[in-house]
Parts: sequence; structure tokens; C-alpha cells
Amino acid sequence: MVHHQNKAIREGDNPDLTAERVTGTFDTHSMAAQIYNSEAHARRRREITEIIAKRPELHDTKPFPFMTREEKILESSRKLTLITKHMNEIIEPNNSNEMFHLNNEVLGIEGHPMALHGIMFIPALTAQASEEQQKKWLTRAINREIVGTYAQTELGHGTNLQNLETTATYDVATQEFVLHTPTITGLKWWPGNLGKSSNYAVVVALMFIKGKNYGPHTFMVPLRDEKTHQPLKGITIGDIGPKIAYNVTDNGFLGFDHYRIPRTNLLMRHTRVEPDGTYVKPPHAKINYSAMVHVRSHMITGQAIMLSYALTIATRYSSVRRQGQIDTTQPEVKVLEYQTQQHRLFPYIARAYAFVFAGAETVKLYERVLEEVATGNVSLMADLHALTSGLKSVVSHYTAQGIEQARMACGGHGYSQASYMSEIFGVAVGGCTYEGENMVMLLQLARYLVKSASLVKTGQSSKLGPLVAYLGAKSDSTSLIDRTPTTGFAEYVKTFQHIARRQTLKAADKFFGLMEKGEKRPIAWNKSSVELNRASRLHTRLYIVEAFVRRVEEVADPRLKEVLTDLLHLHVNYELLDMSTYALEDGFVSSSQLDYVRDQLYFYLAKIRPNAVSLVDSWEFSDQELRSVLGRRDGHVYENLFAWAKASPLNKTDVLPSVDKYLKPLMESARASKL
Ligand SMILES: CCCCC/C=C\C/C=C\C/C=C\C/C=C\C/C=C/C(=O)SCCNC(=O)CCNC(=O)[C@H](O)C(C)(C)COP(=O)(O)OP(=O)(O)OC[C@H]1O[C@@H](n2cnc3c(N)ncnc32)[C@H](O)[C@@H]1OP(=O)(O)O
Ligand SMILES: Cc1cc2nc3c(=O)[nH]c(=O)nc-3n(C[C@H](O)[C@H](O)[C@H](O)COP(=O)(O)OP(=O)(O)OC[C@H]3O[C@@H](n4cnc5c(N)ncnc54)[C@H](O)[C@@H]3O)c2cc1C
Repeated sequence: MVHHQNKAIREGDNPDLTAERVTGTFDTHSMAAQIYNSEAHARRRREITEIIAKRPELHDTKPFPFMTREEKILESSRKLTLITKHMNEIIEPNNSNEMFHLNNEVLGIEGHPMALHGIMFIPALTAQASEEQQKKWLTRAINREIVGTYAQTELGHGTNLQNLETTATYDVATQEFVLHTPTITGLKWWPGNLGKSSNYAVVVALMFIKGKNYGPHTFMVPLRDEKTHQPLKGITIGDIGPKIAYNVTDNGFLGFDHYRIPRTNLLMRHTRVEPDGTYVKPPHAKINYSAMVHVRSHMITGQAIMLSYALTIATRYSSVRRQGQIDTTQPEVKVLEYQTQQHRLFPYIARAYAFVFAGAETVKLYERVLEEVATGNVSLMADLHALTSGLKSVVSHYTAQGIEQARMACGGHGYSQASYMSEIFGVAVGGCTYEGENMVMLLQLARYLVKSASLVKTGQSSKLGPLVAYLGAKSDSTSLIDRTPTTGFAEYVKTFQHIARRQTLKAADKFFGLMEKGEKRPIAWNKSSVELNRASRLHTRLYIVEAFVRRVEEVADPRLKEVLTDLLHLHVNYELLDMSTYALEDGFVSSSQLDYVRDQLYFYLAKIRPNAVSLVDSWEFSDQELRSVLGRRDGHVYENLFAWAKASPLNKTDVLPSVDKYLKPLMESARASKL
């Protein structure tokens, strides 16, 4: 038995796909350890996949696209119950990374009845509930004695939290908060699993004490009877209906009619209200936004995974799909041979790697900030907020674009739900909206950048934090890309720094200039906001490049280092071309330098070509996790597409009731009228 570098090779696979794997120059298990940030976790992922493969009760009973929403929810609940019961036989207790993988394999990406329970409800209680409150609720939540969600967004307001309409008015006499929804637009709207599954929620409401509005605060609120699951008196609750995707999650609505909860249901780790109504303010005004920051920090990796699902499907399929010739004397080629196909897919493969490396750094910073905040040190909260706001927006935007490119790269079959592309796109693109609409979050980062620009302009660059220190540096007069002997990636990084710095300072100048001309601050802000968001994007893309460079520098295995270096070359050249307007407009990069960048791009497309399949295989998605006929590991696409079509519910009978009822009579009457 030959041992190949690519560990996905099996006998009996489509030979076209095997041929791709044989050309791989690096060990895919070792690359998985880079992607999943540790050899141990990558190994555990494989072990978990194997355990699941041997347990048919954890497999889908039929393809998701053939199920109704109700069937999917039932099926998902069945599997959720099983994995909850048998969790300790499959994953290490309380290992959230393993849990994430188990969920993706068994439950899939369309959500499940406890999605928000793990992603936001438990994190909100962990970060915001006092020790005493945690004893009361957190243990029950972890044991799944209760199921919760995070209810913040309303029908009328999602972005502007200060204008939420749900109120929590403190009644000193009874020591209770009275939750109330005064209008239709004040109904909570969107919270995942609120509609039908949760019996508790962390609810965000404007807190009023003795007539004073203290702004948004978080409350632990029982919604349904723990025994009957019936809504409690004073609660109006239900599902908001089908969405673009993610339909196994019952996003819901919620209204309160003068609904009373004890004072002690205000989450009081950082904020307190004494029995007499005295308010004790938190060490940082936005400390109770932590559940959002938790998801924003983790969703970078989540988005990278969804982008990689689509790229795995498209790259494997492009290796078995033959269409047309390049040399007309030769047989039809794999569509992956076309430079246009490579240009469509490979830069996104590089982006997916870049995103997962940036995501790992973000989670590390998040965990550090979480620990520090627990001890009262809030000094890094603003940096983390700025970083995650930018990354969340940039990564989800390019992820959606990349998935759509991958879908189109699969031609007509990409449009079939057999590819699973539409669901992957629908789920991923939700990330552009949830946890803060992308434009809004870019503007949050812009506030941080403008403050930093102001330090530069006032000669206080030494006060800049590490993430923005480059703003205080001076650029060379022009980029030295292609002008110096090999300088690694340093020249590219300097060029991206120049572009981000120039745009940030320019946008800040515009904003400050408008104010100097007499515009009020918010008007000046609005009139500068497109330019400010451009700065936020460029700053974030610089961060992503730097995270990629940092990772490649750390890699010791020479084979991995070589292919990751190739990917990084592709990434920096592609990114620079993509933002070339900024580079050209002040002459920092010349058009002849861009020709060099273009040549480099084409060179690295060709260099990566033999490793393309191995690069996507390295994510080690099982067929169960991918749920795509086109993306099958074995490459046997056509026979399985035919089997899939035959299994379509419409093919259960040869003649549909609709034909009997309508089409047959229509044709019969048409024939009769001709007689
Ligand atoms: C392996 C582990 C697996 C874990 C799995 C985890 C994730 C998996 C991946 C994917 C997730 C999958 C599924 C989840 C699906 C859906 C869940 C969705 C949930 C939701 O959408 S919940 C609702 C989210 N809503 C929002 O995000 C609303 C957006 N709006 C806001 O955040 C705020 O309104 C605002 C825009 C930030 C403004 O805040 P506001 O208080 O009104 O503003 P100002 O008073 O003007 O203050 C601005 C001021 O405050 C600073 N600030 C704001 N936020 C923070 C913060 N969080 N930390 C620190 N500082 C903050 C800001 O910087 C400004 O400071 P200035 O100094 O400039 O004044
Ligand atoms: C799949 C999904 C799951 C969700 N899950 C949850 C959940 O579990 N819990 C929960 O509470 N919520 C949830 N949400 C709600 C989500 O967080 C909000 O929809 C999101 O924060 C955007 O708010 P919005 O809908 O009010 O958009 P809006 O703010 O109305 O945005 C509309 C447009 O206005 C622009 N805009 C708004 N304000 C500004 C501004 N200040 N400056 C410039 N432009 C602006 C936006 O950029 C956008 O183009 C979910 C949403 C989705 C799609």
C-alpha cells in the first residue's frame, strides 16, 4: 500500500480525483493541524467523525432538501437528544471546539433547537450573571434542564440599541421589574430558537428606575412553563416564519404585557440595582454587550469553514467535471484546468486560510479579554470591539462572495440543491446581518480609527495601540514591490499599510474638515461615512494579511511552509490587484508594478494547481458534514446525482395528483374542443 501525502485517497474513488490527490506535495493531516490550530484538535475531529460514521442513528434519515421545515426540526430534535445523551461517549466534556464539530457533523449548518443556547445564552450568563445567579441558572443551562436564547432585536430596531422599545421598569414596592412591549415595533423579533424551543431568554430591555432611563440592560426571563412548555401569562411568543436559509432554527417574536420578574433577574455581575432602586454602574458602559462580542469573535472561524465547504465542493467537482478542450487535439479537460476557473476558486482558497488564521488570533484575544474583564480590567475591550467589528464584516462579506463564485464554478449542478450550495450561501450570508449589520460594524471600527488618526495628527503616535501603530509610521515615497531583490512579504505588508494609512488619514481629514467648516459632528460623520468604511475595510484586510504572514512564519514543516507560502503569495497579489485603485491614485504603486503583481498572480495560480484538491481536503470535512452530492470525497458525482434525483419526493409516483386534478382535465378539454 502506497502512503500518500493526501490522506483522503481511497481505493475505488473517481480516478480523476485520485490523480489530483496524488500530486499533493504535503501531508493533509499536518495541514489540518494548522487549520484547526492544533494537532490534537485536528486528530480529535477525525476521531469524532469516525465515531459518528459508525452510528447510523446519528445520520440524516434523508437529504435535507427533501424535508419540510417541520420534518427538519423533528429530525434535528431527534439527533440533538441523542447527542446530548451520548455526548460524553463522543466528545470531551465541556470542549466547545469538539461540540462545534459534533454539531456540524450530526445536526448540520441549518441550525437546531438549541443553537442559541450554546452560542449566546450560556455565554451571556457566564459573562454577565453574578456567582449567585450562575449557581441558580448556569448549571441548569449547561445540564440542559432549561433551554435559552438571547432576545435583543425588535421588529423596529436591531442596530440602534438605545432606541429599543421593550422596557423593564423597576417597582420598588414589590422589588420587581415590569417588562412591557408598548407597541408592535417593540416586539422582540429574530432571536434564534425563541419561537418554539426556548423556555428562558436573556432579554435586553431599556431599564427605567424612578423615571430615569438607564439604557439597555440584560435580564434573565422565564418564557414558558417548565413542565408544559406553554407560554407564561403575559407573554406572546411564536415563530417568525421561513427565511432564506437556517430554517431549522425557530427565530421568534416575543411580546410582554406588564410581565413581572424579580429584581434579582437583572444580570448583576457588573451592574446592580439595590432593593431601594439605587443603581450601581458597571466598570465599562458596554460590558453587557459581551454575548455579541463572543459570537463576533467566533464567527470569523465559522465563516471560514462555510467558505471552505463551498470551495471543497467546487474544487473537487472541478476535478471530475470535464467540459471542452484547451488543446483541440486532446480529450476534454477537467474544468479546473481553465485559468478562469482557477482564478475563480484559488484566491478564495487563500482567503479561507487567511480567515481561519485571523479567526484563531481573534479567539485568543477574546479569551484574554474575557479573563481580564472577569477581574475588572476592561482596558482591551475597545480594541477587541474594533477588531471583531471589522473582521466580522469583511470576512462575512468575502465569504458570501466566495461561496457564490464557488456555486457558479459548478455550472448548472451548482444551482441544484444536491450541491447544497444555496443552503451554505444562505446560512453564511446571514452573518453579514446578524451580530451587527456589516456597514454599522465597519462604522464602529471607523470610530476607533478616527481616534487613532487624531492621535497621529496631534503628534501622539506613541500612544497608538499595537493594532494601529502603523498609522503613525511614515511611508516610503513609492512601493518597492518588484524594485528590490526578494524581500519576502515585507514590501507587500508595507504597501497595504500605506494604503490603509492613507485612506484612514484622508477619511479622518474629511470628517474633521467638515466639522471645521461648521458641520455638527453626526452630520460630518454621515457625510464621511463611505470613506470611513473604506478605511475600516482596508485596515481589516491589512490585519488579515498580517495574521497570514505571522502564521506562515511560525510553520516549521518545510512542505507545509512551501504551500502556505504559495497561498500567501497568491493572497497578497490578489488583494493588491483588488485594491489597486487605492495604490495607483497617489502613485505609490505604478502600473508597471501592477503588471508584475498580475504576472505573480498567474504564476501562483499555476503553482497551486497540483495542490488545489489537497488544500481543500485538508479541511477534512466528511461527506456527512458537507451534505453535497457534488462535493463527495470519492468524486462519484454523476451516478449519485441520478440517485438523488430519483429519491426526490416528486418521483414517488409517476403521475402526480396535480396532473390528475388539473393538467389531465385541461388537456382532455383541449382535445375535446378540437373534435
Ligand atoms: C468553538 C466554539 C464555538 C462557539 C460558536 C460561536 C460562534 C459560531 C459561529 C457562528 C454563529 C452561528 C450562529 C449564530 C446566528 C445568529 C445569532 C445572532 C444573534 C444576534 O444577532 S444578537 C443581536 C446582535 N445585535 C447587534 O449586534 C446590534 C448591533 N448594534 C450594536 O452593537 C450597538 O448598538 C452599537 C452599534 C455598537 C452602538 O452601541 P450603542 O450603545 O448604541 O452606541 P453608543 O452609545 O454610540 O456607543 C458607542 C461606543 O461604545 C463602544 N462600544 C460599542 N460596543 C462595544 C463593545 N462591545 N465593547 C466595547 N466598546 C463598545 C464603541 O466603540 C463606541 O465607543 P466610543 O469610544 O467611540 O464612543
Ligand atoms: C439569521 C439571523 C439571526 C439572528 N439572530 C438573532 C438573535 O438570536 N437575537 C437577536 O436579538 N437578534 C438576532 N438577529 C437580528 C440581527 O442582529 C439584526 O437583524 C441586525 O443586528 C441588524 O439590525 P436591523 O435588522 O435592525 O437592521 P437595520 O439597522 O434596520 O439595517 C437596515 C439598513 O440600515 C443601515 N443602517 C442602520 N443603522 C445605521 C447607521 N447608524 N449608520 C449607517 N447605516 C445604518 C444598515 O447598514 C442597513 O443597510 C438575527 C438576524 C438574522 C438575519
